[in-house]
Amino acid sequence: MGFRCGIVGLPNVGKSTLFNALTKTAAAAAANYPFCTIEPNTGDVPVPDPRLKEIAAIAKSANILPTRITFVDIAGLVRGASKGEGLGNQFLANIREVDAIVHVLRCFEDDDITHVEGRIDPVADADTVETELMLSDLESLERRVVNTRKKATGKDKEALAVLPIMERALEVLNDGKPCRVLLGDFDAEEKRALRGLNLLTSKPVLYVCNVAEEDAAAGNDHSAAVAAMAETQGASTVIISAAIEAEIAQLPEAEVGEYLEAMGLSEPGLDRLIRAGYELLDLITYFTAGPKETRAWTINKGTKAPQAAGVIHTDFEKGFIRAQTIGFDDFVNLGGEVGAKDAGKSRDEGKEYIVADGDVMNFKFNV
Ligand SMILES: Nc1ncnc2c1ncn2[C@@H]1O[C@H](COP(=O)(O)OP(=O)(O)OP(=O)(O)O)[C@@H](O)[C@H]1O
Ligand SMILES: [Mg+2]
Repeated sequence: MGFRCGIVGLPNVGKSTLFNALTKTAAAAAANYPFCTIEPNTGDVPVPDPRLKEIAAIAKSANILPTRITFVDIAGLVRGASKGEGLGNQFLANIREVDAIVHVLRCFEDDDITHVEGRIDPVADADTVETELMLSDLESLERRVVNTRKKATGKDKEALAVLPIMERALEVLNDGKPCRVLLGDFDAEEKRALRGLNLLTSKPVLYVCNVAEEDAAAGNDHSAAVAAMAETQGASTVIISAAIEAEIAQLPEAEVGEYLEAMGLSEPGLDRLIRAGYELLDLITYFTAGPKETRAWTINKGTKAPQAAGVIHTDFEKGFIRAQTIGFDDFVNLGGEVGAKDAGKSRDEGKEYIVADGDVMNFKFNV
């Protein structure tokens, strides 16, 4: 499967710089000219999770394996993209293929770096990009709804089910709003139907304020304006300096701590970004732990034990019997599996158990 965050934004705002730092490769060319990126670049990024070390120390594991999410570096989007301007439609198609959007906004002043609109105004930039996504959704929906209405008149079951969702989405878009505003009102079934329409503006979004090095710790007026805008949408914001992250990516591990301290940072901005992306995708982590390895596994929130086991191996799901489960805090506070068992904190969970974030699990199955 794989969970994918697409890095989106206007040209030359720092998307590839950020992506390169994320993947610690120079594979995606970062350069000071618009449209430097044409093909989307994809990178699997380990999700930093301090709990792994704690569990591994107790379980005396030889190895630690973090879970991963995928970031996709998408080319810059400009005004008119929905009408094929710039490298328009191709990029919209790339965005269609991701599960969530990381929207990078230029919040740094630098006369040497070209801004396609010739001024620094991240809130207006966000609006430019969002407008193109809304126009693209509107166009695609208006095209599809004609057929769906026809089918619904003919009492086609599928069409009857999806038509009200389409009409609501059209209403919202015509009102100048992204489809994600509907998610708050929709029940699980309706949300699934909306996702099924694969619209660009129904994908969850996270704003990244790319600030100058000196603003990385506290942000600036631009990032404050973005945060205020994001709040009205119920979206989160991460303040990051892609320039700093690019430098950290080049440093030997031993020097990172000192560099961060000099910059007034307690951890790399990327770690915050990756975690925020993980949350945006509505993902949680469970762990397996043994002498060989402590490993993190990714599941969607609400996943039941057999399906969670299926992430490790399909046999685990098919032959699922039960899951010996210890909460993370119990595992750590009681000194691991044996201590947790003695304290009665090791639970035998069955097929209906909904896995909680941080569960340390041991699946019993037969094949
Ligand atoms: N926080 C920052 N401070 C100063 N310069 C930055 C910062 N972030 C990025 N830059 C510079 O901005 C320029 C554009 O960066 P980058 O190539 O990553 O943009 P992009 O969004 O990927 O552009 P495109 O859409 O054209 O692919 C580069 O010269 C990069 O070094
Ligand atoms: Mg780029």
